[in-house]
Amino acid sequence: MSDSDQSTVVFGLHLWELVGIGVGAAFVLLLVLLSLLCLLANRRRRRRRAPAGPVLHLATVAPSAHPKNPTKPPKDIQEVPSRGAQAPVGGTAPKVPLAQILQASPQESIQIETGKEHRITFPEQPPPHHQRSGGPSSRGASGESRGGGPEPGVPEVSHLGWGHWYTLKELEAATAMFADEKVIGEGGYGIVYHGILEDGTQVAVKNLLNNRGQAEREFKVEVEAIGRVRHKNLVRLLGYCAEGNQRMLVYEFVNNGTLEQWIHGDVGPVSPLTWDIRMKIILGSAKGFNVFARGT
Ligand SMILES: Nc1ncnc2c1ncn2[C@@H]1O[C@H](COP(=O)(O)OP(=O)(O)OP(=O)(O)O)[C@@H](O)[C@H]1O
Repeated sequence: MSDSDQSTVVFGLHLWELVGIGVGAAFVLLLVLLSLLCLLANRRRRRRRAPAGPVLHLATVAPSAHPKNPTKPPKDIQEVPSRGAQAPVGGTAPKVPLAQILQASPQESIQIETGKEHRITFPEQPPPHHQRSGGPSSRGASGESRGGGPEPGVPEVSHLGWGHWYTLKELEAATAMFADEKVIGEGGYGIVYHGILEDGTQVAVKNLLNNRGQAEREFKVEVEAIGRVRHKNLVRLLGYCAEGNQRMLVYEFVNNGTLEQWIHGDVGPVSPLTWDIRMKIILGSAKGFNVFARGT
């Protein structure tokens, strides 16, 4: 009889049986440890990803969460700190440099590399009201400056200081106090109002909803990304309003109807959209998305 066949003192088991049980137990322990490690790593990764993730444009909000009255700010938008703010002329709240707003909650900030080459932007077409009027709004955001115009058709980008600061008062006046009759649409992130600025410029004012900090994120995404892109296929973001809890985006007003109306709307018995035109729309949209995705 060999040594391994002899029973040991432990439970009267053979040595080889004890070794087998030991190896098996060690293996199970190893598996448990590995799965615990994986679980921890996953959790850490998820926690790291969550705050910086860009906002998906698929979010839906219950109608009750749509505050049409901007004078009653939703609760969970962070107040813009007013450190170093200048008192606006005709405005209702101190102005804060845009970059400061964008950095107000660092854990949520979305960093987009602008690089060294980027320029301050200027309108290709007649300058918008704030550069003509010289009124209160012309003192808008920090970083706004003048210079050589862009080459036609070439998208341009700006520093984060880009943007024209509209006061809440200006936007209230433009939209008849955000009247229901001025509502032109509603997206996942806010209600869009038609507005006419003091100088007659038509604008679309998006009053961002505040749904668990969504307004803050949407504001950052739009101002940092869309605000610095110019392309004929992208609606232009003219500026923004950030007073207290309010976050609004001001776009050029586009009066061509929506693509959905053109494709599915009542356009008569024969659609004016030939396949040739449809192809051009598809290509134009793709080019716009491409510019937006590249951010250049
Ligand atoms: N610049 C604009 N000029 C004219 N109408 C606009 C303008 N911007 C938005 N609208 C109208 O407001 C509606 C809502 O726009 P909004 O950008 O909030 O949402 P969306 O693009 O439809 O979707 P999402 O919620 O994903 O952003 C649009 O469908 C359009 O009818």
